[in-house]
Amino acid sequence: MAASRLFVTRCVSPASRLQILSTSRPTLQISTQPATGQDFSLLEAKPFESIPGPPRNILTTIKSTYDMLVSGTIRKPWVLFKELHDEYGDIVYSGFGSSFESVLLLDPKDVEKVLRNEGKYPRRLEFTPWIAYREYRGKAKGVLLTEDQIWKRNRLAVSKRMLHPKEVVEYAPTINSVVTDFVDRMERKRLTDENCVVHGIEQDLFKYAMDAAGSVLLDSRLKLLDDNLHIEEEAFIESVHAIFEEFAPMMMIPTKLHKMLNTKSWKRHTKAWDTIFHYAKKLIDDKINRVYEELKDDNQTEKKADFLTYLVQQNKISVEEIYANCTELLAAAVDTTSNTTLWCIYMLASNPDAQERLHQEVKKVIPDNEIPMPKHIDHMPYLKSVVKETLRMYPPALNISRKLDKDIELKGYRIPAGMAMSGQVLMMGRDPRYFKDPLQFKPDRWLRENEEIHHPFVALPFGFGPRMCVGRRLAELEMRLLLARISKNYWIESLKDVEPMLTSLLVPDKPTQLKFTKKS
Ligand code: HEM
Repeated sequence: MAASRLFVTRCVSPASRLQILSTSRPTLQISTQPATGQDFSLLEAKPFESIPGPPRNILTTIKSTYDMLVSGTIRKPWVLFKELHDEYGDIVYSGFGSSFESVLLLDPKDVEKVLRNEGKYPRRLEFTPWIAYREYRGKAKGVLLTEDQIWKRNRLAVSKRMLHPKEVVEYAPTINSVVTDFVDRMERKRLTDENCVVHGIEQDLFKYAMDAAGSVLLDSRLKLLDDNLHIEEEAFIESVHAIFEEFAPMMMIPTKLHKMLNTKSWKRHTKAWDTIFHYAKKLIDDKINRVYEELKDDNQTEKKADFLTYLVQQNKISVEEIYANCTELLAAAVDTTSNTTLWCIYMLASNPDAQERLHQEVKKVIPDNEIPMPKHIDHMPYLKSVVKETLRMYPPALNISRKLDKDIELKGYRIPAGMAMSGQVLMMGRDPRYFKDPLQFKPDRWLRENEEIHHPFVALPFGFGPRMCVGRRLAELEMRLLLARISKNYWIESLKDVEPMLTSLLVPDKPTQLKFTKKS
């Protein structure tokens, strides 16, 4: 199966790979004070410089950056991560490129320790290229890119309507209307192909995720899944791909240099963000005008404010921040949810037993004449496990990073405040020490009655704590409603294997060929 090949791909020999990994000396000052007065493990910890890892010097950093960009390893970095952890263990210092200086963590206990010490205002490794764009165009930042108290203010403003389970289930009827459009389009396409393959399902899933997010965030059904041309929306989707594709290469070389030299990546990334902001502004302005019209209308019946109206009424963030947040949420919603849904469909197609089991659950819980709703999904543990298992094998974000404001001890080493630490989400998910048969798709492993025990920090596809993905509940609802509907009506087969590839998110390396047969 495709997944089983993930860790055996080798672009270059192990020996040359290790040369590539030589990195520069960290520039951070090591504090001599432990974070808490009585933290003896920290007092006794070995210095940061002794953390295992490839040699650290500037020449080898330059060489490793160059090799990564040229050899294509940047699209399959797990090959490198595996070799690093095999060679140096569960904690490794790595310094790919200028911005990737980080301590890689493969032990969930260490990940837990970091996340439990993240404090009130958790910080990630900065998304420097995206921040540079905002500064370049003088635009505000939203919850994705802000820090400290400003982040908290933005986060509080957006999270109530996004994360509270009771609030999110109210979006189900709207999302279901997008599911109907998706399935109708799939059926039209399926019937026109002699093998019942739905070509371009990837693009349709992007449209699904965008339409669903647009209807929730901006109260606008974009109707992207009809047969009309949607030039502006397609440009938006292309631009979202572009910002993710350019992200990793831009993190390898200082963004300032990209900007100064006006590199191809800088130009593409800037143009893409311009398109994203321009389109989102149009939608937001349209909605804000409607809000004002409604406020003027005395005959309006009392109805619950939608997400954007709620943001405006709350008055906790500025208008510029409303634009920034809605744009970030819309951009963050498209590729993450659509790719995960695609991997779910692909894994079901490649694992008929799991697919049949899901179908049985759907049949048992959802009456013939009803469409899947949250009340059904509450009784569908297998469906939830299918999504969870897919995210174990194909998490869109390969790792979650944190920078702490105090020193911390991990595995007997002192990590200075401000140093990025990355919990290796993908690598932990595929480590045989933490998961039995890790390369097999086994949704059962997540069921309560199963005896397989997992460390609570070994699978964090949405991150953790106060900085966890703010779109998590919405994404889960979108994926579950669509998968339940497909499983109710179709049997899926995959006619072509695909492999994962990194564009900043984990995506298939080529178009899928998925055959859908209608169930009688
Ligand atoms: C399968 C779908 C998705 C996955 C796997 C995912 C994953 C993640 C991860 C790993 C983070 C970092 C969390 C951390 O550092 O602890 C994150 C942050 C974020 N996500 Fe998602 N995401 C998904 C869908 C969405 C959707 C649908 C939206 C918007 C509606 C969204 C908006 C955001 C935002 C705004 C942040 C930054 C939150 C903050 O910094 O406070 N995501 N996501």
